[in-house]
Amino acid sequence: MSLLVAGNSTSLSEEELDEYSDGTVKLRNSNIELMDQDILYHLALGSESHDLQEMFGDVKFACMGGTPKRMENFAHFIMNEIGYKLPAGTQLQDISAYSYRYSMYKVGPVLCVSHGMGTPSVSILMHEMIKLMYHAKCKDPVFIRIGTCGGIGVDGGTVIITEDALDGQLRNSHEFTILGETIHRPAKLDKKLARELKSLSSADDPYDTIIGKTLCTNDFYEGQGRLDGAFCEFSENDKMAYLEKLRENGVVNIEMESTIFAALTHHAGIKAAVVCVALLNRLNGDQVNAPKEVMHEWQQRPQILVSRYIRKVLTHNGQLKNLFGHQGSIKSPRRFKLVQQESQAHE
Ligand SMILES: O=P(O)(O)O[C@@H]1C[C@H](O)[C@@H](CO)O1
Ligand SMILES: O=c1cc[nH]c(=O)[nH]1
Repeated sequence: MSLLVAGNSTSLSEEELDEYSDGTVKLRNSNIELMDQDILYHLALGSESHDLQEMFGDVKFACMGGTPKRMENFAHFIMNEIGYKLPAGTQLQDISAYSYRYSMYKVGPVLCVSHGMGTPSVSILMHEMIKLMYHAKCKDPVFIRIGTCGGIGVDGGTVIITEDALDGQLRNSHEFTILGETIHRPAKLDKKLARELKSLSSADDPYDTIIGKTLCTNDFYEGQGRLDGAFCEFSENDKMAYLEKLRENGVVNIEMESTIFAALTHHAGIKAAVVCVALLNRLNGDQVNAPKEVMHEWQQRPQILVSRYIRKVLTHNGQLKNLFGHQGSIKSPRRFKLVQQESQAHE
């Protein structure tokens, strides 16, 4: 359930809990209701120009990841996984194409959206995605980031589910500067959802899926202790000591979006998870140098896990059958490859 109220109040009375128990996303910003229209500029959508409830009211899962291509691939993959059929003669369209910022694909109850790199890009998207959920009156939407990362002591190809998102100073919060003031919001993800995702990994998967802490940085190079940026004013020993310190604190991966993603979803009362694949083990180096095809296959791994979760929820709700007329079948990673090839052949 989403526990959100207009204005700034954070604690809910019994009556408010009843009032808000319908699962729809409420905004903590009373200004929005007073506006004639709300333009979701970076999504190329608006509350007056589009019937957002009609277009998005059935959304249950908003899956986000860095690149437009990854999210387009995921849209094709999940379409097959849930047996969703597009109307005859139609194909998936990038709903936000004319924003020239983010890409968005809708496959029944699943939205697949690119978020770009780093906090500012994700922050803008999250504001507009949360408002989209509100305008569309979506019930209990779940947000999942499907990303890539650097591993700490784990092999490339390992799938990592974030337990806690930590900032550069190992705080489980995200720092905002608002009107010149610094505030922190807890970077909390849904622990139950993380465990559920972990339970959907299979002993037959030819790779490990683990849960651990994720460090979120504002930079890929110096910010992640790399020696190979345009600048580097620390030694290899300093770098290794830092990575070891991270490891001692339970950090298993480093990426650039988890704290803002966790902080804004938590502030909005939206259940969220972060699932990334490691592209390298940072204890062994800095360069991302795995072959392209290998990295392509690795990036499918978080998508496979998330698709198992989506299928499980839809099956549990009886929605796979009701929405799409048949149950579909659980596909293996091999099948995923074929689906990807089919979708690429259509590009
Ligand atoms: O979702 P992606 O793969 O974009 O996440 C990580 C963090 C940065 O955005 C980017 C750096 O290569 O990859
Ligand atoms: O090392 C890495 C790899 C992917 N993404 C990151 O942020 N860091």
